[in-house]
Amino acid sequence: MRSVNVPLGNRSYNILIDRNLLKSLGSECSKLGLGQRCAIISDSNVAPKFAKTALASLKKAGFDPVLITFPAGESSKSLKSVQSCYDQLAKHRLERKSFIVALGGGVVGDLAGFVAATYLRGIAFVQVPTTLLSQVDSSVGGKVGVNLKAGKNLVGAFYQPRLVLCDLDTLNTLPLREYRSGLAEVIKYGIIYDAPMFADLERNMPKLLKRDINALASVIARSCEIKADVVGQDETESGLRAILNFGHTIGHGLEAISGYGKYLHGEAISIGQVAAAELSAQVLGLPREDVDRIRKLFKRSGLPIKVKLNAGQMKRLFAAMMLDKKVSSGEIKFVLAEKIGRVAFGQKVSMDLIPPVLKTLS
Ligand SMILES: NC(=O)c1ccc[n+]([C@@H]2O[C@H](COP(=O)([O-])OP(=O)(O)OC[C@H]3O[C@@H](n4cnc5c(N)ncnc54)[C@H](O)[C@@H]3O)[C@@H](O)[C@H]2O)c1
Ligand SMILES: O=C(O)C(=O)C[C@@H](O)[C@H](O)[C@H](O)COP(=O)(O)O
Ligand SMILES: [Zn+2]
Repeated sequence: MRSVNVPLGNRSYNILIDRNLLKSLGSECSKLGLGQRCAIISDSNVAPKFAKTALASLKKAGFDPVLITFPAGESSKSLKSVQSCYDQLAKHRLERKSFIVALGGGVVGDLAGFVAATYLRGIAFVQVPTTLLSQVDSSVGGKVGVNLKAGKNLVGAFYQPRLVLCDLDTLNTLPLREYRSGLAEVIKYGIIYDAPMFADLERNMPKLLKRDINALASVIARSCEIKADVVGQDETESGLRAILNFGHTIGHGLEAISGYGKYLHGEAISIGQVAAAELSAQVLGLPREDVDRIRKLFKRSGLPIKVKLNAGQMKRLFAAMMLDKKVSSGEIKFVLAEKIGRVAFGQKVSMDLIPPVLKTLS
């Protein structure tokens, strides 16, 4: 078993990474000093696959779990779903010492985490991520929340889980498109923090695409180490944490203007990161060779790197980008790369540069 600690003083927690871990959910939760009553929050794809094992494990360890599900998909990451979860938690009489288990991908984790952060003014929660994206990124670091029509993640909180349990075996049933989506966040870590990791990904992409278990375990652990290191230094994004947002200003904008239906998160930020790389070349002199390596790695992962927007869509994209949380005094602050492995945050960029940059992706 691999274990990564997220260092946040008395709110520190571990990320456990191994095969066949779901069976240990109950025994791991027993170590946390939580109440007996708990709710698994999951979605309509994940619950039929994994809820039975999770419920049995919790019961065996003496917990009293109930299961709450909602329809799978990004459109469920909404205030409407939050309300429905609150109603069901009240119906099942969860108490202050009760806890929530988020069983699923990033949509489940972000939504269930927000519900945990706010129900009874906050009850404990445990993340059990079942997608690659959620194992390498969304289950770690405590950003929880939901979307508004106007923009991604506009309502939320910073609220840390008590434990993250990544069962590698759950990834076996993940559809290929979803798996690739997770690779976009993995590649991000190489670009923002770890040039040798980026080079390893270039070498090992064929193995990763075959879901080779050793390659996967290493990549998940390294991604979690990087995220834990960044979050440990800047939990609430007063500065450094913004680097985790590389490629997200344009990526989130694309998700919002397409009504959260066209692109998966990883697909949108694949395009966003290629655009950010092109922008970095112009603003920070990111070497052309690095831009090309970035483009090529996303492409080899099977992720989209092209986008074509008409004038109306470009206008809507700009409006969505202005709702980015990195906007300050009406100006978007970008995360840009100086070279692979090193980025700078808080970069002012003239909006005039965006349409020509997106043109290079058409
Ligand atoms: N909080 C954060 O720090 C953070 C970081 C990155 C992304 N996010 C958010 O995460 C969300 C994307 O997460 P995601 O990519 O996990 O999407 P998701 O939760 O929608 O899961 C993807 C799809 O796979 C299904 N699924 C999940 N696990 C499965 C499994 N093991 N087998 C078969 N099917 C399975 C789901 O039902 C869903 O249909 C976005 O909303 C994004 O904004 C949050
Ligand atoms: O954890 C972070 O910080 C991130 O930015 C991780 C991102 O991959 C993730 O998509 C996050 O949800 C974006 O947050 P937001 O603050 O830009 O909404
Ligand atoms: Zn992301």
